[in-house]
Amino acid sequence: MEIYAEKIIENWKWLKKKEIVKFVDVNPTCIDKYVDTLKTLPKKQVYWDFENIHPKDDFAFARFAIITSAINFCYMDLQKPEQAFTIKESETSYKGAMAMFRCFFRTFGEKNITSKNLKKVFCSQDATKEFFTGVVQIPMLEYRHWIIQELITVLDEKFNGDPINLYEDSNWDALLLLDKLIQYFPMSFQDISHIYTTQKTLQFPFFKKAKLAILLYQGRSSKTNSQLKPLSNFNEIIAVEDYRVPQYLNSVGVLNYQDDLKKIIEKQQIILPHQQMEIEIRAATTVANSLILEKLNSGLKADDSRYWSIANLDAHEWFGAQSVDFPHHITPTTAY
Ligand SMILES: Nc1nc2c(c(CN[C@H]3C=C[C@H](O)[C@@H]3O)cn2[C@@H]2O[C@H](COP(=O)(O)O)[C@@H](O)[C@H]2O)c(=O)[nH]1
Repeated sequence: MEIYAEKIIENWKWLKKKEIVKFVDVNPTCIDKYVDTLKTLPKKQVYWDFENIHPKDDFAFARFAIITSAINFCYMDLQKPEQAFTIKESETSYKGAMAMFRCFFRTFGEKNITSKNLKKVFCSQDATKEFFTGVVQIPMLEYRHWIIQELITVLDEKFNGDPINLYEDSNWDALLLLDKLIQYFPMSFQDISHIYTTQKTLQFPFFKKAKLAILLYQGRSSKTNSQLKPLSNFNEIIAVEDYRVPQYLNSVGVLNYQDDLKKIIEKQQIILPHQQMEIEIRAATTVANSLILEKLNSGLKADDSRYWSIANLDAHEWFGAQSVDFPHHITPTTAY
C-alpha cells in the first residue's frame, strides 16, 4: 500500500482509539458480505474509450487523463445541488464528469493536449467560461481557470510543455508519478486535510485527483493492443476518495453514517471541506477499500485472474453509485 493511504489508516485507527471519530463507521460484517458478493461478479474493467468523450489514440488519452483530472471536481450547482453541470448537444446530454470530459473532447478531439494548445484555448477567464458552456454553468469556474493556468505554466517550465513527460520522468511508475503530480502541481493536485487534537495533529493526504489520473491511464493501458504500458506499482493504490464511492459504500452498508450526518446529506446541505465530517467520510472510504481489497485478494498474486485491482474495485463502486437513490454529500471543494 502507498504511504499516503497507510498514513490515513494509521490516523483513523488512532482517532478511533481515542473515540474522536464521531460521524462515520466502517462495518466489518457488511464488508464480509460485500466481498462475498464481489467474488461472484465479473471484475469491472473500464478502458475509458467512450465515443465522443475520450480520445481514441492512447497517447492522446494519456495526456488527456492528467489534464482533465486536475479539474475533475464538484459538478453540482451549490445553490441547487440536485442540478449537475450538464451539456446538451442535439440528441445527447452529458452530465457531471462526463460533461467536463465532453468539453475537452469537443474542442481538442484527437489532438494532443499540450501547454501550447491549452494556452490558446484558456487565454482568459471569459475564454474558459466559453470552453465550459453548458445548459447549466460549471461550478467553481474561476478555480478551474487558475488550475489550468498552473498546468500550462508548470508544464512549460518543467516538462517541456507535454504531459507525456510526466509519465516518462516518473519512469512509468505509479508512485513516482503520484509524487510528481503533487510536488509540481500544488493547485491542481494537493489534497491534504488535518484533524487537530490536543495530543497531535493528524494528516489525511488523500490526493484523489492525482490517483484518479493514474487509474484512468491504467484502465486504458489494460485494453488489448493498447499502445500504453501499464504503470509499475499500480497495485499500491487502494482508494480514490470522491463523493460517489462513499455514497455507494454507504448504500451497501459498508459505511454507516451517524444520524446528524445522514440528515445533512439527505437534505443536501453543504458540508464544508476539511470539516471533521468530511474528513471522516473520505478517510472511512480509504479504510473500507483497504479492508475490501485485502479480503478480496487474500492468498492471490497480482497476476491471478481473480485478483481485483483498485481500477476494478473503484469502477464497480463509482459506476454502482449511479443507481443509488440516497444522495451523495455536497462539498464545495477543488479536491474531488
Ligand atoms: N473514484 C472515482 N471518482 C471519479 C471517477 C471519475 C471518472 N469517471 C469518468 C471518467 C470517464 C467517464 O466519462 C466517467 O465520467 C470521476 N470521479 C469523481 O466523481 C465525481 C463526479 O461524479 P458525477 O457527478 O457523477 O459525474 C467527482 O468527484 C469526480 O472527480 C472515477 O472513475 N473514480
